[in-house]
Amino acid sequence: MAMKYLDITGVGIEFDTNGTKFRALQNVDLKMDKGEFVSLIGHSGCGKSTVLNIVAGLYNATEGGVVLEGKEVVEPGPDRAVVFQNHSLMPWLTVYENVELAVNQVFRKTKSKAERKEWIEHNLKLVNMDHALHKLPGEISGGMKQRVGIARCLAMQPKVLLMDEPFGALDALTRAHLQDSLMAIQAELGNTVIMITHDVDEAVLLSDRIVMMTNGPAATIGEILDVNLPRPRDRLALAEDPEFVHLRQQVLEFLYAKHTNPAAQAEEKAATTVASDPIVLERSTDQPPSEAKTAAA
Ligand SMILES: Nc1ncnc2c1ncn2[C@@H]1O[C@H](COP(=O)(O)OP(=O)(O)OP(=O)(O)O)[C@@H](O)[C@H]1O
Repeated sequence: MAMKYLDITGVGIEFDTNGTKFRALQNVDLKMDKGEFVSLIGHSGCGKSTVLNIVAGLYNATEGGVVLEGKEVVEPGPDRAVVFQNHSLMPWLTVYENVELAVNQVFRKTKSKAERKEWIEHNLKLVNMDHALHKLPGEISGGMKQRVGIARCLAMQPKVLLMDEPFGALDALTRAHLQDSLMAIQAELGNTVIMITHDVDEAVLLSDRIVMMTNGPAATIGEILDVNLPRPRDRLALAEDPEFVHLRQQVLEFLYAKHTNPAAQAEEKAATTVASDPIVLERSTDQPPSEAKTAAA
């Protein structure tokens, strides 16, 4: 079978924490084309960041592996840039210098100083931050910092842009602006993107495919939803588009009917256990559990 641009095959990972083994992922298979935008969605703790970290080369899979454009991923590299939820800019460097740091890392040998300057300014313009080149991160808003973080990653011209809840910490309006910017940038540059999100509307709006993960342990891909909505996409028009509404409904159904939130389930179970299990309630501190059970019976 021909290899795809990004090929994640049979990936599993087992963590060893102080001698206790924990299987986080099992049999994760995902093949992506160049220029595709894929979202990963699933309940908290299912393993989305772990998948991203494996593609980034920060974690090594226990089984299976990742191949990017024919080359196996074994360590982090500039061909895979990560945008985190919290921008992670260097606070003592200006907006310009933060992007410069990444650009120098990748292009010091191939671009002249003047070309690098032009490239840094071009990428900051893409995210509408060219008006604040000489500001420090402490002097700009959260949304602006996130824009600079995205510019920094775009400026590295990575083969794959990995985004871990990039807009999760932002207010709804700023998030909407940044989603629109990201769609425009992706239309222009054709980036290949994997984005983690907890936001169902965001997943449908931005993605070509939505990868829905089952709950852990041993989490895997439960279903993959194709999003064939024509581009460019307009959030206002889509809000009432029957196809958009249908896709949204399918994701919600996966998350809340087929694979209920494990934390909510545990809470529910604890509540029912307390209410219906007099053994626990009636157990006295000087009786071992088995005797308490007999007494209660
Ligand atoms: N380095 C690690 N060592 C041990 N366990 C880990 C490690 N990284 C992740 N895990 C465990 O693997 C599981 C998946 O974690 P992960 O952070 O990938 O989930 P997630 O879906 O990204 O969660 P969230 O949506 O809350 O960010 C969790 O049970 C987590 O505790």
